[in-house]
Amino acid sequence: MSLDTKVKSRILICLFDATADKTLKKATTGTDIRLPIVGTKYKLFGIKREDFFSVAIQYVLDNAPIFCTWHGSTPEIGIVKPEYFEIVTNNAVHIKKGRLYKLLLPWLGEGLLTSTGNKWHLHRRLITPAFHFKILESFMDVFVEKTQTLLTGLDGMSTGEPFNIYPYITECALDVICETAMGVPINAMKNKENPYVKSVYIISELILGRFIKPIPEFIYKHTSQGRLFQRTLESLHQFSDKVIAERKEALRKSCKCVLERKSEDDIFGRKKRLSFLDMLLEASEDGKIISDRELREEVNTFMFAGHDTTTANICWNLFLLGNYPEIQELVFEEVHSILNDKLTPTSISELSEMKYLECVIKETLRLYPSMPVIMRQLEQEITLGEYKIPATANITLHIYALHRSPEIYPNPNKFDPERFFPENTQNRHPYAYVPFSAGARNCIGQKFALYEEKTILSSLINRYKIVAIETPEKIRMAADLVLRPINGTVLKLERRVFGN
Ligand code: HEM
Repeated sequence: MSLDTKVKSRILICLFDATADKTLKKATTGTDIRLPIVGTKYKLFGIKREDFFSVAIQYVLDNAPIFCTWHGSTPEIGIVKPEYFEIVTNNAVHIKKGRLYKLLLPWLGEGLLTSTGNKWHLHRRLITPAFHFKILESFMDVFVEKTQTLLTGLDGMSTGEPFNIYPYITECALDVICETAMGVPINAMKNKENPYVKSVYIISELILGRFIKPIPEFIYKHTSQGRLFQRTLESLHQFSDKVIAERKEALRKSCKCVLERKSEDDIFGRKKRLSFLDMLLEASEDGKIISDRELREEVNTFMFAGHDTTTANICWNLFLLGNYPEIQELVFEEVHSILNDKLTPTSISELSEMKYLECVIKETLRLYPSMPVIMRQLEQEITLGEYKIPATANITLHIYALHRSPEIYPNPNKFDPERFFPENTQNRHPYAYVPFSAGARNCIGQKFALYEEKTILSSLINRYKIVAIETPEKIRMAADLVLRPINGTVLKLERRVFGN
């Protein structure tokens, strides 16, 4: 049978036709029975939260590289193969996000992460310059200042006793993103009771709760959780609206200052650094191009996409380095030779010299990608291998499982930063490593994340010896909004003897 005939015979266009449906299931998921309303998702019912990720990932690995599950009557095609990732992500048509993102809509609205079509195209074009190298360079002093505050807090914990570092890194990442995205210092590290920070925690936790236990909206809004969600949402929106109004006013005044030939260095009472919001305000042309509501959506999107992902990755790095002391020593030697007796790096050129640390970060993102799964809603029929996938399907891109494919990464569970030495990456498929996704909808903040993470990690390694308590074999993970360790990142820190 020619491939073409095979494609036609397994035609997934007819997914709603019972015969073709059976063919698909046989070909892809064996004997899963599909029930009305729940589809095949009943297989996940009753699994405890702490076991959910490992059960789901085993299912994905067993059925790779392509399989079909059903969310109600909607087919969800799971893929775990670089060639399939390329077909889906390297296609300007398939930019619409899948069903998973719906729960984020009340908070993020149609910001860059969740929007589609013309709106996404316009906003991506307007926001891209805000991630220019020069702008990121101007954020370096924020990264350094927040890292120094973090170290001050951690010095008190470097007693050799185990503690969970996750909340410390979360607060630091929140401080970084608030100041760079909104231009507002919220001092999460110093003021643990900050209402905005608390609201971000609460809303993330509530959204997560709904990911795990889907409750229809008309019921949820009458529950105590639903009411808390609504109150928290209002307070987050009020905060963002207030910041936007204040920055607008400041921008208006600063224009006057420039007209009056006051120093540009003094804009907003500090050095020339502009936040993402300031840049968007300039691009918005007084609401003609971007409305206030859209500004809020983008600010909230940065807050969400820019702190949880980096926190998780920094903590996974610390966890792995704490498990592999010889790799940690190599990082320390590199960092120490670049910084000499300095506490933290202070320039992007120093960060760029940290080549081995970069391989460590990349390998950590391979093993523990902050977003282990992403989803697209197809806009047109596509062909993946021998299957035709109908335009009605959702595609689930299993980044975590892809990164652990033994045929791409021999001994895939081993932490080995050398996999990312230039000579070892040459023959790898370009879509075999996609922690930031790929194609037009890749992560706009990836360079920002790398600079922030290198600043924080190099400073921590420079100051402390890290010992992890849990091991990669035993650690339990949850793919909440991001992939995180269920019991936090429990470490021991010992101050290094030299300098500082
Ligand atoms: C280690 C850190 C990070 C990781 C692993 C990561 C990963 C990703 C991934 C996988 C996507 C694609 C999502 C999808 O297709 O549904 C994405 C999109 C996005 N990320 Fe990141 N991200 C990180 C840090 C950041 C930071 C620091 C920011 C902002 C400062 C950011 C802002 C965004 C935005 C706005 C999008 C949507 C882009 C678009 O659709 O045009 N991310 N990120």
